[in-house]
Amino acid sequence: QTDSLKRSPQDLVNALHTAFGEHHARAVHTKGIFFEGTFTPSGEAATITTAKHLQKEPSKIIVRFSDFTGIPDIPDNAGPANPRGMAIKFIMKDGSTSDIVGHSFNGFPTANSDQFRDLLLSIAHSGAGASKPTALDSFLSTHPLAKRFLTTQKLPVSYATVNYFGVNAFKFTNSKNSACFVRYQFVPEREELLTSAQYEKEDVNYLIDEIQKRIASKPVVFKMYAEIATSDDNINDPSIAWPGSRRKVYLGKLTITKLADNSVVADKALFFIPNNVPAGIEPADPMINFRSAAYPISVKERQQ
Ligand code: HEM
Repeated sequence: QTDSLKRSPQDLVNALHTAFGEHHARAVHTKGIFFEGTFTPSGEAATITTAKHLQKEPSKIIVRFSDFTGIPDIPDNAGPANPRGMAIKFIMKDGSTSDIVGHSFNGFPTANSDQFRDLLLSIAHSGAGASKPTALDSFLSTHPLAKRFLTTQKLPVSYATVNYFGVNAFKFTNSKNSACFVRYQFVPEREELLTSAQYEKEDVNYLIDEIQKRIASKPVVFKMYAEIATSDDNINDPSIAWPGSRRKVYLGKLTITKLADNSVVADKALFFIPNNVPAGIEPADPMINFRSAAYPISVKERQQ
């Protein structure tokens, strides 16, 4: 599938800028806030992977929550601020790291990066004043899953009260050399959502403010699962969610305990790369390596 793709990671970063502006910050999921905590493995992951951070020893974690789009001051209560992002860096005892970059929707708007570029450019050409039907209207009329992505997002009470999904499939291998394909899921203690009317009345920084208050009084906890594919599931197309009935292996618990140093310098330096994984885990969906070539371009730009 990747061989037939025409657009490069640089083309995708450029398309993000065309849609959201160029500002030498993250090209997308620009507005965000990060925290520190601990990941405690459940012990069950050893049945499906040898990945060292998922065995017995706890890891330190850095977790960055964010709003969608590359607009640095997007109101938290704007429609396009969905889905929310959750990026996690596991820092193991030996100093090695592994990253997961997920969001609050079970799926991606498009099957591959070329189509994602088309979507971004159609957004760019459909701003105020564009004549109807806009480029975005036309794109959505031929891409029903992108339409569902843009129109059926959950409106969270808090970054801590919504489910997050890894979306792209990884291959897990255990000590017996037996392999399976998985997608990550992160389940909050309680899902709490707003109605559209409540959402519109929220403050422009309601999520950023709420999560800081919440974590100052008590840790935020998510359970992390691996959703296991069957032979019926498409490993290479992140726009198609796997059926909810798939087996889920409980990998462990994220306990987010305190605000990190969110200085401009620390935010510039912090980044997550989707294919930063230890032995026992490999990228399966080709979008993972594509993303992992695009993210460093944006990281480099924000150092300038
Ligand atoms: C072809 C597909 C994709 C492209 C080209 C792309 C591109 C990017 C780029 C350039 C960044 C900025 C990285 C940085 O500056 O540190 C980014 C960040 C991000 N992306 Fe993607 N992305 C893609 C798919 C996805 C998918 C499938 C998800 C969710 C599962 C996702 C969620 C995020 C999140 C949450 C961030 C913010 C990470 C942070 O907090 O530092 N992206 N993406």
